[in-house]
Amino acid sequence: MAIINDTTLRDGEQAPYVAFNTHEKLEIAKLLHNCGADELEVGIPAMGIKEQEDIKEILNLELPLRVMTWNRATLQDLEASLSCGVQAVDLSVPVSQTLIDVKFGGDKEKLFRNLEDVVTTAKKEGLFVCIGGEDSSRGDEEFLAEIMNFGESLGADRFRYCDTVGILTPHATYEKIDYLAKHSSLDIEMHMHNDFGMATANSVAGFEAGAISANTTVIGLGERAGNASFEQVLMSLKHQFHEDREIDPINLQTLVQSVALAANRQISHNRPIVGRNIFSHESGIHVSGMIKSLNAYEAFEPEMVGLHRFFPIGKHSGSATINYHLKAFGITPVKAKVQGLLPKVREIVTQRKTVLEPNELVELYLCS
Ligand SMILES: CC(=O)SCCNC(=O)CCNC(=O)[C@H](O)C(C)(C)COP(=O)(O)OP(=O)(O)OC[C@H]1O[C@@H](n2cnc3c(N)ncnc32)[C@H](O)[C@@H]1OP(=O)(O)O
Ligand SMILES: O=C(O)CCC(=O)C(=O)O
Repeated sequence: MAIINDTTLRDGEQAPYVAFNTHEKLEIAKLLHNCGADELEVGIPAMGIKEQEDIKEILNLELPLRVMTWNRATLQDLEASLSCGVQAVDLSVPVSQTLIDVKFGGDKEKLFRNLEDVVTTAKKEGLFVCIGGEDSSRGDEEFLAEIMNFGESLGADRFRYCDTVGILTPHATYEKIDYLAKHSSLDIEMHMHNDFGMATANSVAGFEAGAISANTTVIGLGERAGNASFEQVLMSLKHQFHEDREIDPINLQTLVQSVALAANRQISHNRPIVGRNIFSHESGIHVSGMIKSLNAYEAFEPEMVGLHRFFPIGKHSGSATINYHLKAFGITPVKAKVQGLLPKVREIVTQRKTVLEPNELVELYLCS
């Protein structure tokens, strides 16, 4: 089974204009556990006392999963994490020339020295260590493999491959992860950003190429356009990779709504997995098919994610939709009358830009 390491409480909260309070963080952590997250990245202890107190409260929940903190690869940041009592850390280093220049004045040796110091210390403390390869996708693969092998020799447990500025395509992701998986035996975690809308697809491509884990955030919250979405990766693992995962639809809806509320974000109606209209079939041909077989135009059932199916009466409806709604009112539709109704429905809906309610349809039918 792949590992979902959810970072809603770290990278998710880094989304612009988002700030969670302690109560919200605790609720989100519990709901993520209920919804099947395997690991949680819950914050950045270097941010100070309040962040550290929140992390301790999350640890006090004693959720049966790995709780991790994010750190720059410095002893100071690691010290802050140790003071929280976490058992797992992500220790981040810039790995592209661009960010090595920005952060270390171009000094690659500093990267190796920092890693040696922090990984060795963290392992002495008995921690699970993930090396965060910031900006991996703009880094050179041979250099990345060298860092991974160096990290592994120090006892690191995982390497986080970061598409920090979200530039990869799924095919490029596959090729890069495939290369690294063949040149290092360190486990790989995907950390994909959504600047071109490919974060989830790239995470999935990473799994296909041999990554064992992916960072996610609920509703794809995160820096700029966000991260791979928790609910999309979760459903992909269950339905596309056929993993044996229990998904509780009520908890999933509660999680998504809670994060949206805490982040002050709207969930778009067509958002994959959780958008309220993703099971609303308006096109006549689709409804005609759905009435014959519920498999016709759905990838999975709405109940699996706590949503409902609708056949709205709109501009693209056909007679199957009209018949469906009239029958629900006990009316036996007359074919010619229904055909005559369709242009009227289109005209009304186009003019007022709202679909017809079933009772409005009945009234129109009876008056026609
Ligand atoms: C790609 C990512 O998402 S990385 C995670 C980014 N997340 C955040 O920044 C959110 C939380 N951040 C914060 O609260 C603050 O930035 C803090 C507490 C971490 C640091 O605050 P400050 O000490 O005031 O530093 P400031 O934010 O201005 O700059 C960051 C410093 O860290 C350095 N740095 C950045 N990454 C690394 C790294 N991986 N290893 C070592 N140093 C690093 C920068 O070069 C800069 O150093 P400088 O001050 O010598 O120029
Ligand atoms: O280095 C890491 O662990 C993750 C950093 C990050 O959030 C990113 O590169 O987008």
